[in-house]
Amino acid sequence: MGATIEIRSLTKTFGAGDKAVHAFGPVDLTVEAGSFVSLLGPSGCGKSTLMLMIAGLLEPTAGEVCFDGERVNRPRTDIGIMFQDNTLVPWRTVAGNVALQLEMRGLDPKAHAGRIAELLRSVKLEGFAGRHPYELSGGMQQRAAFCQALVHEPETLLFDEPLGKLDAMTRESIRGDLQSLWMKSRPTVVFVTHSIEEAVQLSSVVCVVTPRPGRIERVIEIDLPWPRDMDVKASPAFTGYVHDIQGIFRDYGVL
Ligand SMILES: Nc1ncnc2c1ncn2[C@@H]1O[C@H](COP(=O)(O)OP(=O)(O)OP(=O)(O)O)[C@@H](O)[C@H]1O
Repeated sequence: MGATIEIRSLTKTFGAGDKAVHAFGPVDLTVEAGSFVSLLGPSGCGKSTLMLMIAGLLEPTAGEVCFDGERVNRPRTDIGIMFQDNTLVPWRTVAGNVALQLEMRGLDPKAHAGRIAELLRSVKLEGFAGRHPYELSGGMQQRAAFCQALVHEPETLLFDEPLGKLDAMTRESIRGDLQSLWMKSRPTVVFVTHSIEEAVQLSSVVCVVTPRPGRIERVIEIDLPWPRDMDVKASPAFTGYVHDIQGIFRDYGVL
């Protein structure tokens, strides 16, 4: 089970004086251990800024983030991160890229070869372990990045639009992988997306972020059965959530 993440009065302003951009906050939010929380908001509302602050990669202007009560004040290496643009290096094979995440943390990839193979198998890349990123499609590259984010068995995962650039079919298939993984080991997941349907399908909680400066105005618990398969997605309750959230964005003037 993952960590509880507490976000308190968190605010970020870039620059100062006339050029200051108030990007985000103030925001208070508790992400319960083992929950899957999506941040849904219009472009530029500060979602990526929030993710960087949670990861300890960007210093807040005010407020704080705590993992199980411990304040974040440096980059956290115990979490898994995945962005829209993957971080695969071109000179390493797929398996080598996944292993790199272990090496960077001082772990011996040989001791974890079984886990690397199992992860690649789980996303149907077992035949591509020895290939280089340029030999893979965009979807396959994101699947490899997914393995990178998971290989050190992080209990907390931060996903910033990881499926944003993928075609609809690949996206649906990786959503399934992500959901199975979450159901199996219950990490704490914070997931940024622009897709209302994706947020409702994957999340225990959807946070609606206002246009910049982003504030979390609505925290919606998604009370639908797991797994959220095609039948659940076709249910009136699922459609009801999507419709209600669309209404919120229409009121913001962004839909
Ligand atoms: N390093 C920076 N310096 C100055 N301004 C920045 C910086 N990073 C982000 N911003 C500004 O902060 C605001 C929020 O940006 P952010 O990338 O967090 O939004 P977002 O919600 O993730 O957007 P998108 O959904 O389009 O990815 C934007 O107005 C952006 O221009």
